[in-house]
Amino acid sequence: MSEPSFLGGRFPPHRILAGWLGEAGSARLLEYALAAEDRFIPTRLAAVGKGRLDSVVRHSSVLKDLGDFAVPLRRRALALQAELETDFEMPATPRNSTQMEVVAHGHGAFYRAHTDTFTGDHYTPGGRRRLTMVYYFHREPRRFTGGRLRLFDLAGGETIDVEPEHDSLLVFPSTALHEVERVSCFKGAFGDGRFSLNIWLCG
Ligand SMILES: O=C(O)CCC(=O)C(=O)O
Ligand SMILES: [Fe+2]
Repeated sequence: MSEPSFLGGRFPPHRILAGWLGEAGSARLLEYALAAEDRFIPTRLAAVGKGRLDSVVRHSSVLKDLGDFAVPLRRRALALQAELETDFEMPATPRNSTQMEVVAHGHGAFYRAHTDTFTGDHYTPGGRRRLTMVYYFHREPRRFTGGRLRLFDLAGGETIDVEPEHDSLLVFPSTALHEVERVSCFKGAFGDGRFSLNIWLCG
């Protein structure tokens, strides 16, 4: 595992694991996501304006069905739990429920500053989120710009910007404030977007 990248306690603890699934694994997951294009649904959370559904918090699309990937991915994520809890100085918890989803950020997509412990999200049935894992994958060469994950410092002023590098896993406590910078993928096809797999370890 890489050295801690958080600075003197100013930022929430976080880790970046490059090459988490490897070339073949990342290609298979991308292929699965692209083939499921029709099953992605909007992640819109808020209605504004004259009855028009518009996103003010989150704009992207999501696939909750991980198919045959669900079991092995869950196992891989849980295998990291104990080490991460130690590194992040979080209390150890028994292995518990996980939540997983694949998210596509196409042109104009974003997710404003939030924490993942927000329970108003209708995608969060019970289970307190403790660790957030985001695995990034996309076509190479990358066909979008933007889409960095911005992690705020504990005072909410400064940020660390994490590039969504293909085949990398970012982990941080679910209580950390973060946002996804707006993605530009002008005239890009669905498959040219920024794909991510969210895994939440709950307890
Ligand atoms: O895609 C990312 O980098 C993070 C997504 C996120 O914050 C979320 O889905 O809660
Ligand atoms: Fe989040």
